[in-house]
Amino acid sequence: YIWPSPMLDALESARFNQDGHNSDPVSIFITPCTRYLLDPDLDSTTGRSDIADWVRTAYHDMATYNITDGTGGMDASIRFPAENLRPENVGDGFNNTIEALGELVTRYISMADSLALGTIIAIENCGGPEIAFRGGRIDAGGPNTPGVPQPQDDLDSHITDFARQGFTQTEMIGLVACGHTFGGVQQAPFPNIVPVLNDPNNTQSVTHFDSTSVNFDNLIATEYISGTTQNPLVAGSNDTTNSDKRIFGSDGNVTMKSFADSPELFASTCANLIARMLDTVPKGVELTDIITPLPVKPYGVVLSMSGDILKLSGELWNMTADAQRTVNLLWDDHIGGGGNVTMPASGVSTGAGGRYNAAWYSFAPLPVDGPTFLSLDTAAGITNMRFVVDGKLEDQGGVGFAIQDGVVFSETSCYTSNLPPTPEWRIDVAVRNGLNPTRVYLEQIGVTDSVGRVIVPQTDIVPPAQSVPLNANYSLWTVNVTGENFYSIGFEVDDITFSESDSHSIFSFSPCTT
Ligand code: HEM
Repeated sequence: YIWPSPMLDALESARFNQDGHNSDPVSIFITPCTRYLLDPDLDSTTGRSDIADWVRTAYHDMATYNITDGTGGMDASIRFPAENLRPENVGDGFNNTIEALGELVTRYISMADSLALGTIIAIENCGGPEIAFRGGRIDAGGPNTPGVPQPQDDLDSHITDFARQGFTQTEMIGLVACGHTFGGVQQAPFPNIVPVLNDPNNTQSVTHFDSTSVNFDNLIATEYISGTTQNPLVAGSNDTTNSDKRIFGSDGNVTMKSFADSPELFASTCANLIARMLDTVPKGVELTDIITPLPVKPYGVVLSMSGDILKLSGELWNMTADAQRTVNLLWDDHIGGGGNVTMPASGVSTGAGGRYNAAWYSFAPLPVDGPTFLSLDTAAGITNMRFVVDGKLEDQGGVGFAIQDGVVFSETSCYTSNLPPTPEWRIDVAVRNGLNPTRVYLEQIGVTDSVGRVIVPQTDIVPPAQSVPLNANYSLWTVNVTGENFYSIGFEVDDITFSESDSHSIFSFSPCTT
């Protein structure tokens, strides 16, 4: 895609920028892979793990899918108590997952996309293959029809359930084996399947599916084929709940034998099946193309007006394992000129279990060296950016990285009262003379609807009756607000809408003097 695209930018960052500089807020929950949200120890002694909860949650969210009428699928309907309190969804892993992966949710990333990302991150970071990720899932407005298979169901009903979800019998064997390479069966919700263990290193008495419950590997298959498996859904004392045994053996062990013989085949089969599981969405939902990283990408670009100066800050992500590159930012302005600065290195990050590395460069000197922004002349402004990385021009095939300086936050914004809970404050917006935006408005950040979906309520900023000059090139539009909310500035010009990446709250404002 051509930058900027706020949604693809956000999905791409969450997907490829997991550890290190500017990293996503959730990989901490699975680093190391033994980690469990509710256990203060890094290496959990509960027998539980977040990675197992996340993968199981995605399957249970998807498992309501009905290929005939296109209902159900990955839409985060599992978050509704009416769905996750059903017998087919016994256990607290779903709520744990929603709590942890909810941290990724923004106006651009739905809970359902976050559940998909969580599954991918868990598998990729804990020994599994790279998995194709598409975004664009839409969160359901209510619970779906029941549809998750249970251990006491017979083989025919499992085959029928997976067919309804869009998977053949062979694919069912694969998908169950891929899921059950992580985690196990807990005693509390399944007292008839597994015993109390009295093990200080497994305080929740989880009998694991294979001997490496936080590693993605084919031991689920090798231990099954060699007859040494402790999998409680294979070797359980009550054959009625030995669903893995019935499923794995349903083709005469052909599929499980092939997985036991080849870790590579197991990994590549799982990469395909898990991607398909995650891409099973309700009819009408259109997913994006597979998200791949741009070689270079601006990040956190912010423009603001400070008196007669237009401040520009931001960073560049450069996909490389070499953090020692020479990187320059070149820009074009409104008056046929531009500028060129050398960008200081600002950090490194990795994603997808170390498969993708990035070095970061700042638009401006780092805090220790001076200001964190570039000062631009307001008449010249900025229209477009290009980058030169070790002598190679990066300009998206000639179009450059377009940037909008038409409507920007003004640092004259201030408060008249900071008394909670209803402080009164004023947001000042600088509008470039001659731009003539159709609309300028506030977008309230951090708001959800009655069923937890992110919404962005807008408040129009009324154009001033008479132009109020802020400086030689910008005029002031102002709006009074009350309360402790966060707002971004949005605007429309020539039917195109823009939203700034920054947001503002009274907490960073000074008292008004005018
Ligand atoms: C017939 C199909 C299936 C049955 C009957 C089944 C049954 C179970 C049961 C009873 C548990 C124990 C849950 C707990 O104690 O919290 C479990 C755990 C798990 N299942 Fe399945 N499962 C099936 C398919 C799948 C699939 C297709 C996946 C994913 C691709 C999956 C992923 C998991 C994971 C990761 C766990 C471990 C959870 C943890 O340790 O917290 N399962 N499954």
